[in-house]
Amino acid sequence: MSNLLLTAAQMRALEQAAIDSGRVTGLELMERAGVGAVDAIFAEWPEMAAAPGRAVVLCGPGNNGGDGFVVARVLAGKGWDVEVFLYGDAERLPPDARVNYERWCELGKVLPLGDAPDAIERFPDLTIDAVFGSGLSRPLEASLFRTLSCFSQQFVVSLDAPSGCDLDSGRVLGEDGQAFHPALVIAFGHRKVGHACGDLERASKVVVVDLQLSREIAGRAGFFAEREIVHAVQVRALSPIFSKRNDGHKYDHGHALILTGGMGRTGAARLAARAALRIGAGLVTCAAPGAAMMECAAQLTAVMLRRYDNAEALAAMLEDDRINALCLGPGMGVSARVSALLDVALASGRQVVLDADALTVLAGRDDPFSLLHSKCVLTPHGGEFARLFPDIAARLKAPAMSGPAYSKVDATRDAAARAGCTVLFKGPDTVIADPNGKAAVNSAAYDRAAPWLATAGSGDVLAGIITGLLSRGVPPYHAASSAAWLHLEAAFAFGPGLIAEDLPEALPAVLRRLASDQAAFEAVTTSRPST
Ligand SMILES: NC(=O)C1=CN([C@@H]2O[C@H](COP(=O)(O)OP(=O)(O)OC[C@H]3O[C@@H](n4cnc5c(N)ncnc54)[C@H](OP(=O)(O)O)[C@@H]3O)[C@@H](O)[C@H]2O)[C@@H](O)CC1
Ligand SMILES: Nc1ncnc2c1ncn2[C@@H]1O[C@H](COP(=O)(O)OP(=O)(O)O)[C@@H](O)[C@H]1O
Ligand SMILES: [K+]
Repeated sequence: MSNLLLTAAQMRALEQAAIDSGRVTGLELMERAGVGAVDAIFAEWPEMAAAPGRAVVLCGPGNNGGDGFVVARVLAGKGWDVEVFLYGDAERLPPDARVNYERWCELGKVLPLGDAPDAIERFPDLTIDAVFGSGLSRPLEASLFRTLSCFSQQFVVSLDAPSGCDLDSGRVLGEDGQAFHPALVIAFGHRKVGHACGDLERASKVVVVDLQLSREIAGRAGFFAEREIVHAVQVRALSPIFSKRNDGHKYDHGHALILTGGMGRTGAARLAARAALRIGAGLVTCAAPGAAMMECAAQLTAVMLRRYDNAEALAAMLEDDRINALCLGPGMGVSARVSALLDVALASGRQVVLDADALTVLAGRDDPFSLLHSKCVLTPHGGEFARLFPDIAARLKAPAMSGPAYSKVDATRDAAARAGCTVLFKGPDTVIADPNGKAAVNSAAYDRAAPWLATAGSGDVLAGIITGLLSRGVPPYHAASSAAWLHLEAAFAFGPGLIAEDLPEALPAVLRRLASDQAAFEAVTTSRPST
């Protein structure tokens, strides 16, 4: 499956390109969507394929409604008892939807959507939400929302989007943004940005129906400008991150320096250091103030330890140019001393990860971004993001009243452009962006949900993984996005009950699996005859 996440406009452009090429008509695409949706439903619930039941199909005034009429016809053809309801006026349906409306009318009735709640008394086995998809332009009318909500205890399948949810942002349009939660969302052609981030109910699942448009992308290099593309993060087995040269020396894999807080506050930095080492940094040093040296010494083995008491000591340490990546923030506290350390770290021109307290210190400055440069990575959670970028956070938090709505991807892109460096905005939907608009989402939702990652210290581990990758020479945007993926995979490798200490220890299993995927890939490519 492609790891592109499209906007609604990009999806329309792809569909239009396919139609303009003459290879397919809009009507054929709608047929593929409807037939594919029924296949996807039966794949999800095989018992439905085995025994036809009762279905309610709720259709809207656009092409999403057209898909609904196709689904109704296909289900009826398989022996289902289908009731169809329409929101709006059949006379005003767009042409392809109108054709499918008429085809359905040869098989059954179409009643106004307001009558749909009565159908619940006939106990439908399946409800299809085909009211709005990518064309949602404004909030749902309250009565429409109430009607849809009546079905929320049933098996509801939403075509393309849960109606009311904006596919560019994953946000529910409206003042209160009340969501309606289907059991399954069937995305047509590609996952959209809104399937990976925003308010989408994490318990539902998204599956993709292939509309066979990949040739439209493959055949047109540069179909979308690079800065407009959003990817779902997917670390490939073949990434150079995961191998070390046979003849390499530890210094060939970089030296990461992690600054700790004072006595009793060194745990966060030690977690980050352990993660940096596990991800393959050749050397990792924790630098601690004098009062915290004993505490660190009692805890650290493979991670080295140096003392620093002030910004001058850090500057002296950085005369060693083998130290090529720094991490500041975890457990450091918010003080003038930390601010001075920040200045030294940023002035050194080294790769720097700024997390936690370092972000808060930065946010307190009159000009937070003046010293940042392209080798920096900022890793804010929601609170830190709002302190650093208050106007952007306010825009993201304000109710979304029209589509396409401002998304977490837009917000992270704007933040990265302002900061002039890579920004990783944490959460169940972690978004990574660079100053040129490159963006990716690492979504911990649906089959990748990992709520046990919301545990104290897991963000420190993430900062450590990024620092380790930077020290190994991975560029900032790729280090941040790969780290987000690895962090989540480590959570899966450990499973429930996870605490932050487990994450670095779970990384070897993730790397082993990637290495075996790589071996499998190489076996396939070397045995494939060249053409
Ligand atoms: N293109 C293709 O070839 C293919 C497309 N496919 C399918 O088409 C879907 C996109 O279709 P679409 O563009 O017609 O948009 P859709 O979501 O049906 O709604 C638009 C209508 O709703 C109206 N409306 C909007 N918000 C409203 C509100 N709150 N309350 C009331 N009305 C509201 C809006 O009115 P307007 O904003 O213009 O006033 C307009 O009339 C896509 O998701 C996929 O399912 C697949 O079949 C594959 C092939
Ligand atoms: N519900 C969730 N599902 C998946 N990941 C989550 C969830 N909540 C938080 N995370 C991830 O857990 C980490 C928490 O980091 P952070 O908020 O900085 O916590 P801490 O400072 O305690 O380490 C981030 O990587 C974030 O993306
Ligand atoms: K829908």
